[in-house]
Amino acid sequence: MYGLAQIALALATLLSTTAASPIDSIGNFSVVQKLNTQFVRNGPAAYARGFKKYNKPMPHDLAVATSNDGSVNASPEDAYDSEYLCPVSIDGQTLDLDFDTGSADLWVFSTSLPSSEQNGHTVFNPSKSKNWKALSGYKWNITYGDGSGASGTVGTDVVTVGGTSVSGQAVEIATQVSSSFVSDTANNGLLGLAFSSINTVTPNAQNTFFDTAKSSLSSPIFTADLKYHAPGTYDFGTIDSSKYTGTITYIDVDTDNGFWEFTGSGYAVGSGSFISSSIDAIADTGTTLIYVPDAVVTAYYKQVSGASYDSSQGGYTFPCSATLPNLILGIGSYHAVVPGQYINYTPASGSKCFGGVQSDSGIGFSIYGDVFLKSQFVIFDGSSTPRLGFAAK
Ligand SMILES: Cc1noc(C)c1CN(C)Cc1cc2n(n1)CCN(c1cc(N)ncn1)C2
Repeated sequence: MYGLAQIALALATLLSTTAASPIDSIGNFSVVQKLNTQFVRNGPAAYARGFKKYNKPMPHDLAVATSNDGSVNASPEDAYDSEYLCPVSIDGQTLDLDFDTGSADLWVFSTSLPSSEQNGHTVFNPSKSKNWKALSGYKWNITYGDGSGASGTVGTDVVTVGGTSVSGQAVEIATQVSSSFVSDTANNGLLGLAFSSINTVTPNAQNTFFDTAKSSLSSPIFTADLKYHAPGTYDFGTIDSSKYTGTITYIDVDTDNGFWEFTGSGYAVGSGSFISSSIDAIADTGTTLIYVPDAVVTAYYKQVSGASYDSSQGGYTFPCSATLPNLILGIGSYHAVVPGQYINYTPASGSKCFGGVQSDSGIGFSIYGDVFLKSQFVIFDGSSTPRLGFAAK
């Protein structure tokens, strides 16, 4: 067993024999730093580490720059905002798709369609994709509320939306589409953002793009900032506080039917009194108009001179010269205002125009579609307790 003196002597001997040792006789030492030339400097990442270290929410743009968070433009397909289309890249092939919070299938026009049905469309060619993996025996078949639909086969690939990229995403290849999709040449498919429980792929349902991306996002949310007759955005992973005013009102979502379904608290027309009424509704970016109970529709068009239900048009029309009142829809205690101007959807016949508010009769629930959503900043919160957030803008 060595005594302390022997150890100290041995250490001193060792140290004194090491040429130019940085350790002096009493054990002080200094370390010469060596630059890690392998480290690629990344300012945003360094900046972000400061927020992450102290668990502070980082600025929206920094979050987008340093994570899988993303933002993509949503452009009106026509002069009436019939649908909003967003560029989506599938292994480098970019197609404009309709983002639809009312369905859960990501499907695309493809080279597997009859060539006549491909005319005018941008189609996805899986044989040109190096990351394409076919799912043998998998099929899909979807029918939408307006009777349109499509069907086909399935594979997986790398899918990128703005700055959000995922691998192994189910991409549904159309081998058949209904005529309304063939003629809608700006629309090359849909990207479903409802809950994956209503995905139509058999034998095993597939995840939506959002469900695939969720774990890689700063927060498990996406937002919709659709606009009246102008491009808006969908953001994934962060809430951009520059896109809304005032406070966000959150409301619980019932996911049993696979939709972003909630209970509205009532309505008012123009400067009229607010009528409290529970309205079972879904937030649906894939539906163009607002479909609400007859009581709401009647109350609304009663305030529009010359308005009437026109069976030849299948809905309420009014003189295009009419000044339309705002429609207020209650979300909890928040009164969401839909400007009257948004409710003049499109010319119908002669000098009559077709209303953006119509009856939900026969649907089974109300649909707060694009005419409503474009008046709000909407947060689709996919956390363990899903909820919707609404704010004015
Ligand atoms: C043209 C045109 N412009 O705007 C649209 C829409 C079209 C129709 N277009 C010809 C074809 C078409 C049909 C549908 N879409 N696109 C979108 C998905 N559809 C939904 C989604 C949903 N959540 N709920 C009900 N239907 C039906």
